[in-house]
Amino acid sequence: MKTLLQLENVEKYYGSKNNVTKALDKVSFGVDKGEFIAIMGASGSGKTTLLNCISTIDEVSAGNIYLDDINITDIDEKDIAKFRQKNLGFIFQDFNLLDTLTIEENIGIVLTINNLSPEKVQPMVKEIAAKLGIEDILNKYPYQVSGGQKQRCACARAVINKQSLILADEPTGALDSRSAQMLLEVMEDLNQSLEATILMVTHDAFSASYANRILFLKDGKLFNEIIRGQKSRNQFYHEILDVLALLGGDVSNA
Ligand SMILES: Nc1ncnc2c1ncn2[C@@H]1O[C@H](COP(=O)(O)OP(=O)(O)OP(=O)(O)O)[C@@H](O)[C@H]1O
Repeated sequence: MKTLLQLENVEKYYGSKNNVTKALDKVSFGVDKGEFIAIMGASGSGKTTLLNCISTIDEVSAGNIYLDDINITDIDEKDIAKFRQKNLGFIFQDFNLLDTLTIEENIGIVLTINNLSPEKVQPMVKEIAAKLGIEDILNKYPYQVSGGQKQRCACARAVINKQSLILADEPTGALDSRSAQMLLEVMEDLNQSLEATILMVTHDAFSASYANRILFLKDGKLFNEIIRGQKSRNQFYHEILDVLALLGGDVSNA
């Protein structure tokens, strides 16, 4: 499998000389195209910092991050927004849909802001909406649809431009357990049927059990890695709980 994302000795420091926090400490790992990876670790272990560095929202202090062989730590400030739109899809906890746009417009926004004509955008939106079972609500506004439908809209938006990497930060954090399971099933489907590569930060062992591989961070360092392989999701879930027990800290076992 081709390596899509490669981190080499990534370091991130916050603060200045007398008050430095080392949020990431020589973190190195690779992600193959088509993998579904979860990042776990206690509060303050560096998960969000890692995601922010990969998503170019934050700059690394040292080290390199390659996406499809492009060193994203070298991208010029003026080209960053374009890079994100083209290559990265985001699924946030609160979905970040724009209230004044319809579901159809929300899904197609990345294409529209890149000046793709409505004639081209519409069939692309319809295709992904049909795949996610939300083709009936395309003319509605976010306030007119259910939480589950909003999730699907956010997922559709994250993959419509065939973005090479989907980044999800605690996507199930604000959901009840039924909605969380539905979202995870959609993400699993995007991973399996569209071969979307997903990197998801989560506190939650149940959510993480949907991934193929889990990286555990402790104090900004990679602590451990486990692979699902042929294990059932339930077996994997229990393996995750074992690692979390070893890790200690305040990682939730919800
Ligand atoms: N902007 C910042 N300025 C200073 N320190 C920061 C900043 N952002 C994060 N940190 C520190 O960096 C470390 C890693 O934080 P980070 O938010 O990445 O952890 P996390 O694993 O995502 O935590 P949580 O699960 O609570 O969201 C922590 O010690 C945190 O206090």
